[in-house]
Amino acid sequence: MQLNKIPATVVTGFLGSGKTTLLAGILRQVTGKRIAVIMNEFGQQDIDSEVLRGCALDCDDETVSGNSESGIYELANGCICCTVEEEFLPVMQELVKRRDDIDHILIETSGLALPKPLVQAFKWPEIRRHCTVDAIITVLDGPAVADGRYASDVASVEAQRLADDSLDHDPSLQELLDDQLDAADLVLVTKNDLLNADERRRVTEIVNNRVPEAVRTLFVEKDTFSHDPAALEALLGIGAASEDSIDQIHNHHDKHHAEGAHHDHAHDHFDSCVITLDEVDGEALRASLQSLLNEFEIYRAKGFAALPGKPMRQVIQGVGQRLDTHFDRLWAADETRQTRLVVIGRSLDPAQLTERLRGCEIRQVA
Ligand SMILES: Nc1nc2c(ncn2[C@@H]2O[C@H](COP(=O)(O)OP(=O)(O)OP(=O)(O)O)[C@@H](O)[C@H]2O)c(=O)[nH]1
Repeated sequence: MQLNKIPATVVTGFLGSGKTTLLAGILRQVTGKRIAVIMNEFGQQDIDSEVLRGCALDCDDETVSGNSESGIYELANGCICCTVEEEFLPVMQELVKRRDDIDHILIETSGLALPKPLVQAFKWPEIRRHCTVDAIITVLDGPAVADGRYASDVASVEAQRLADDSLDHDPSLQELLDDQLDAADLVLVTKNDLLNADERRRVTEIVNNRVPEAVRTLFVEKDTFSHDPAALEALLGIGAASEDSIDQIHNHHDKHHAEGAHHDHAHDHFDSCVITLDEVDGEALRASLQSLLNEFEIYRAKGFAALPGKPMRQVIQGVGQRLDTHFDRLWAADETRQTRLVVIGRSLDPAQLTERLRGCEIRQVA
């Protein structure tokens, strides 16, 4: 740990891998630390920070430190790696000013962000003087990796292209995974509860092929850290000073630039849309969403549903073809009871998706 510098933990990982769940777990479990949280989403709506705010209400008052009511700063205007100067820097300047009130900074990047440009910002003198990157934690969705959804177990994309021209997964996703893993000081494989021993072995092999031996890999699930406070303490005290070594990481994105190729990174190939509906029939919404997840190239669907007669808000979480729902909090008296979903994927037609989901709305009888 670098004395007198505020440690910042950067949490990166693909869409739906479990970054917000990890942050929520940390905020719930940590005691005696005042934490400022910076969140960045790819979609135009801050679903994650709203989910986290629900959790922050449960946290010790002293844990989440910020100027906003909840202490959570949102960077919503695009992927953090492309808006470092306009979005990230001003928030960091504010946090530096408030440094006497902050013990740790947690940063969740969007699922499509490259961590490198963000970590490089910690080399700028005004940030470097007061903050250091404690660690880059790369979160991997265990079942998705075991399924080979983003990458196979061949280490290099090039070797794989030679071996198999008929890739059934997308090379830009594999490059994103490589770039997020290349930067990792620690790899957390999430959703361990959904993995069997064979799948765990497969994921270990894939990760070991990509990260140096010094980088530890831990398999975790939602409540791992609540059973193990020492592990949580260790998670926030890695002391890697990642900004010192980040320039040495040469990722796919840099390579394409060096080759002079006009190559944008993964988020340029993704669409996101927001769908707003009235109150909906919960079962109908679930069935319609599930069929959309099966039919379209949707990587992520998330948001909130308003169900008639239910005083609580329902959280909708779709990752790949998996759909989960739960109720998180009461609708506030001054809040419009509305259903709001963000969908992220490729070649999406928002009008078509909205039309399909409109059928789930409960028509108000005048
Ligand atoms: N079964 C299981 N589900 C998990 C676990 N961790 C996360 N999830 C679920 O995975 C879904 C996505 O989790 P999030 O934490 O929102 O993922 P994220 O990486 O923040 O997602 P984006 O910010 O949209 O990229 C949610 O439904 C979580 O409840 C886990 O350990 N086990």
